[in-house]
Amino acid sequence: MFRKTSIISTLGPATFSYEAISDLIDAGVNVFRMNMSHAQHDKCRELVQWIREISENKNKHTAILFDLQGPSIRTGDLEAPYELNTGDKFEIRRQSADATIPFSTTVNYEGMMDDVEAGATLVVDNGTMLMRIEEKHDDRLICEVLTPGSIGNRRHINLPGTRLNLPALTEKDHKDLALAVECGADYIAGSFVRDAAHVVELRSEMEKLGGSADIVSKIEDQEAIKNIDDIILASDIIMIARGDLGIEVHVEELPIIQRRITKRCHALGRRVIVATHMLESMITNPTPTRAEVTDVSNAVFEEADAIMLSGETATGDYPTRCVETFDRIARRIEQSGSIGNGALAELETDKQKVILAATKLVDSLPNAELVVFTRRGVMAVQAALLRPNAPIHAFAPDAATCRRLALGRGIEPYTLPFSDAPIETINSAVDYLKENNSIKPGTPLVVLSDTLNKDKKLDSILVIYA
Ligand SMILES: Nc1ncnc2c1ncn2[C@@H]1O[C@H](COP(=O)(O)OP(=O)(O)OP(=O)(O)O)[C@@H](O)[C@H]1O
Ligand SMILES: CC(=O)C(=O)O
Repeated sequence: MFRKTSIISTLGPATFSYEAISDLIDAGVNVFRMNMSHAQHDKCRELVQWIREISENKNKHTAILFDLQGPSIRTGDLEAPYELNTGDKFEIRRQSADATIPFSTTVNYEGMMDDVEAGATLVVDNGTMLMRIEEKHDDRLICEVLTPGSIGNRRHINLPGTRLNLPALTEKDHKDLALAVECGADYIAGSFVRDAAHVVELRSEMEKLGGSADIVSKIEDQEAIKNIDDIILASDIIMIARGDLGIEVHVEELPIIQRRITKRCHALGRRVIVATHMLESMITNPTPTRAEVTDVSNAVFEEADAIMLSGETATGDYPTRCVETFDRIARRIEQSGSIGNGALAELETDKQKVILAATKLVDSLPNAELVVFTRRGVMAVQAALLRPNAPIHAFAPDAATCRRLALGRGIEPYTLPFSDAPIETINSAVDYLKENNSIKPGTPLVVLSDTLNKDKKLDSILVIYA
């Protein structure tokens, strides 16, 4: 049986090769993430071409997620990292200003000096260093280092509780969005999404450029949590981006927030990704800590659609082992049962209720599997959101739809041309599954389809035996 939980892997210098990408796909990656805070455009074009080519050769539907930087503050590039000690002075300056002290870097947000106050605490690099703003000038801030650490290129700065006056989509985001559309991105993620309007703006800008990717909203601060239902409803997928979220809220709130957001996504019918620090120690170690294994297990038990690797595969020493570790944990936990959030789904339409009936039927027949025919992917996603125990084999006429199903719990997507005679399509699908050893002959199959009548779509449920 295939693994239900999808695996997302961030590409970075550790995995910028044809072989590395091929190994990651073999190990089980379903979606590759380009982190636009770091990625160069030409590099992205090359990687996308490699991913498409390798996936086609392997007959896999590996998808691509472009993660926009969003309204976040990053330090500039340095010739070499600074090693900072407690009490050192650190300068953060506008691009146009010259350094006035030895430890100095530029910042990507010119308005930062206007938004902050002296005395405020800066959290640098996902919480690894703390600094206090001592002096505020028009073009620079002088900070005192409160905890020692190393600071490299494009480190992220958080100002917990400070409302930044950055727009939802920055100039850089617009350029990166155009690249994502040019590359045929399957998913586009907005960072620091604060409200539904942000999601609507991102989707409409993407559509103006001709894109049709699924929109992922990254939940990273308190304002997003306040507006969570509206954001979920405006999005296709939610990412619980625990790196920033864990700084913007008290860290002990994080597991509660994760559970709450996962439940709301299940109730409102949207997919959900749990991200960041899942196997952090494997950046330098070949095995995970017991706590990390438990964290990954928890996300799988909570029925996340996908779990994500960031630094582990972007800069880590053991990228493929990390994916193998995710794969092993996910498969084991999926066998042992899960939270049962499918029951929370709030269903409104007749179509949703037909899908519910199919998921209940398939789980009531011993060893049965679900086969879904879906043109745009909606039917398969809705079936997955009801979290049946049975695997979902989803057939779609085009590869782009299949890639948008790469991120959905329990879905295995396949391309298949749909014939005018629906029964022929069903027979071809069953033959394909048998030929590929995806199902055993005789397996009961619950077939969910809306293709039964050419002129008029009828939602139907059939039971057949492979
Ligand atoms: N495309 C890339 N090119 C160069 N370096 C990269 C690239 N992607 C990631 N990295 C490096 O890998 C590190 C870890 O990747 P990750 O996606 O977790 O970024 P992050 O900056 O730590 O976090 P985030 O952007 O999610 O807040 C980055 O800090 C960066 O140094
Ligand atoms: C993924 C990400 O951006 C975060 O966890 O903050």
